[in-house]
Amino acid sequence: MEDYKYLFKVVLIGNAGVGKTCLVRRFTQGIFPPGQGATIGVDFMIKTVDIDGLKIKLQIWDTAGQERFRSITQSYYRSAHALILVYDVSAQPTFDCLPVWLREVEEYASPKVLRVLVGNKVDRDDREIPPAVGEAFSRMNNMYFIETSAKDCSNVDKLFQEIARELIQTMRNQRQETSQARQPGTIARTPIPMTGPLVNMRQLTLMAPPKSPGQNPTAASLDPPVL
Ligand SMILES: Nc1nc2c(ncn2[C@@H]2O[C@H](COP(=O)(O)OP(=O)(O)OP(=O)(O)O)[C@@H](O)[C@H]2O)c(=O)[nH]1
Repeated sequence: MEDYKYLFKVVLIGNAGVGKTCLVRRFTQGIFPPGQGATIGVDFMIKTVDIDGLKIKLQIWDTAGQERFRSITQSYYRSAHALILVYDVSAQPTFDCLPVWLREVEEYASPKVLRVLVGNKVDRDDREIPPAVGEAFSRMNNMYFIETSAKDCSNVDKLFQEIARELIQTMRNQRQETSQARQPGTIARTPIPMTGPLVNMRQLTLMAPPKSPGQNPTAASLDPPVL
């Protein structure tokens, strides 16, 4: 049996053609596939990563961006620990659709899911969405934010590793809360189910995240992407 400490489910969503499949394949297989065809329905890949000596298995679900698959793909939101919402920094319409995607997330995903906004294709020289615009959107919607390129590898490993790191931290916080609730003299609270999504959302910005007392250091450890 494969040895791992945690298994986390990560689901990628976003318009057709923004590069979801390429991000997954870059991360899991280290390639940028030539002539990548559109995803039909849902596909998934697995990669085990080492985070500070812990083996973490990431089950990564790549969903089709095309509207006609929407009812299939929505059914995968519910069990996600993290949702990655991808747009293409060189295609304004993919950014304009983000509110529609977020409404779906509100409707179908757990309110505790870790939500990450990704601006992909930063290698292109015809950018239409400045980093600050993506960042402002993520701030307004309480999401992490990072820019990537599946083509030249920028920030791809970092995206998935930091998601794993954040999910581990949330798992630890959850365990701590549960054990504190069991201490004599404390009021027991209903524990959050271990199988469900686990994360309180925090903000990652392109700039250094604001430091406030008690802020989780793992959130701050996501450095700004190099643009
Ligand atoms: N320049 C550049 N092109 C990219 C990048 N990522 C993906 N592409 C290209 O964008 C196109 C679409 O990529 P996919 O990964 O299939 O997009 P998708 O979001 O999975 O699309 P659907 O499966 O239809 O939802 C392909 O032609 C890729 O080669 C990137 O980082 N940079």
